[in-house]
Amino acid sequence: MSIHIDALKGDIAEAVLLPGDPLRAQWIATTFLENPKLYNDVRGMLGYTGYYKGKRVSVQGTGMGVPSISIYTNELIREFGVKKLIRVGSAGSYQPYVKIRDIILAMSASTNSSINRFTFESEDFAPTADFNLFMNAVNIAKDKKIPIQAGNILTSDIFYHENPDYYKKWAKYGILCVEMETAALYTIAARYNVQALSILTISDSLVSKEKTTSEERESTFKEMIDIALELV
Ligand SMILES: O=P(O)(O)O[C@H]1O[C@H](CO)[C@@H](O)[C@H]1O
Ligand SMILES: O=c1cc[nH]c(=O)[nH]1
Repeated sequence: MSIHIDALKGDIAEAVLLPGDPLRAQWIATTFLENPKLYNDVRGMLGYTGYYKGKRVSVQGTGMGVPSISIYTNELIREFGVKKLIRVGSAGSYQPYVKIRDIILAMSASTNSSINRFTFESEDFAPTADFNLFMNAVNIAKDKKIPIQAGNILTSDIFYHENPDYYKKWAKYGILCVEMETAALYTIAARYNVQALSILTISDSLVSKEKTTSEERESTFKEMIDIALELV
């Protein structure tokens, strides 16, 4: 057991899907996994282990933001031996050609979070997806005929920015979308030499101001989860 995960060593699979929302973890486990077993409900941050096509897989809610996902990924890797971490999250579009419901593979994550400034002082670390996970995800999406886009994203510490044009400086440099965890996930995975990839579904657009309904989110999340589970 670790501070935030009330499980025994062995309760958690080597591959873990990581949604921000713990109820999405419950939905994934009960909808897609065979024989799902709840292993954690500390702070309501639900974690389940079950089977997908005969392979053991876990799904753990991470909460929102860099500090929260950093706690769960540190504990999953260091205390439970997790080797493959696949975030399945929502994101806001920064580009006119990135539409709501689109699926994005985050090749890298720029950030306005200061986490890496503490570690690297005034130097910059580039948080990057695992190449093999990334390539496998591209091929799985192709086989399933699920359209994807891939590129650099922004991991932001701020959801409600005071300046509505804040996104434009990032958009100018090709950033596809914004979410709140991937830079930390990729950095921690690099530190412990394990694999990580973020797969994101666009839930709203900072450009067009459109938003998905919760029903639409569920149906498009299904495609993202299909890709993530095949990666296991
Ligand atoms: O849908 P999830 O995985 O929570 O991801 C996105 O949604 C939350 C903000 O609403 C942040 O956690 C952001 O990264
Ligand atoms: O962090 C996020 C997630 C979804 N949509 C946003 O605008 N921001």
